[in-house]
Amino acid sequence: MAASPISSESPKLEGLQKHVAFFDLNQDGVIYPWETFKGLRLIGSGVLLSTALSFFINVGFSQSTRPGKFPSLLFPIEVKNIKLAKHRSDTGVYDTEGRFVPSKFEEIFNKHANTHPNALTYGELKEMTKANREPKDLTGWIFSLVEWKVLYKLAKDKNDLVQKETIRGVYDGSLFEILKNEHSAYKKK
Ligand code: HEM
Ligand SMILES: [Ca+2]
Repeated sequence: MAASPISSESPKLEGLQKHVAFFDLNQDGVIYPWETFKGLRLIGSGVLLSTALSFFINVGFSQSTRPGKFPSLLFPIEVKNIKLAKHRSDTGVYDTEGRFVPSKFEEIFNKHANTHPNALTYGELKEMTKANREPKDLTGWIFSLVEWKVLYKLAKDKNDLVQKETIRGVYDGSLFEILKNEHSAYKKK
């Protein structure tokens, strides 16, 4: 039987692997910077932001996902090892094994959704990243800030809120398929 392809729908993938599977465009288990770039373009990110992010993500995460391997200037990210790219100053919704932790997900809204119970405003998102900031962790905090700011830019609703269901879709990877479909429908108009 042929090996089953890696995709965000595969039940065998843990949460964080599902988060990144969308960007492995040819589904060979490795994400190169040009795949990150193309994936970002597909979900509606502009050329400049996609260029900056693909550099930032692949340079930042490549080596930690390739333990024991010689660094590669092609900056590949290995999907199966993505949990090793976890940084500090995050929400803790992915545990150290990259699994989704429902109670931590709920905690985001219990602690920070002060204006709407099921959504976050820009100010609340910023406040959350500040609250999650750990001492002496500039790098992790910057990664978190960028993750949440980009999410806001690409996925806020018409009232400038990031809905709880949108955030759930970040963690299980389904948001990227939705954004891709929305973006291709928008382009056809
Ligand atoms: C538009 C695209 C993307 C957005 C909006 C995004 C956003 C996010 C958000 C909001 C989190 C949760 C952070 C937290 O729980 O505090 C996250 C986690 C993460 N993302 Fe992304 N992401 C994107 C693409 C990618 C790509 C392409 C990769 C790598 C190939 C990646 C790797 C990670 C990793 C490793 C984490 C875990 C961080 C941790 O828990 O320490 N993301 N991302
Ligand atoms: Ca690939």
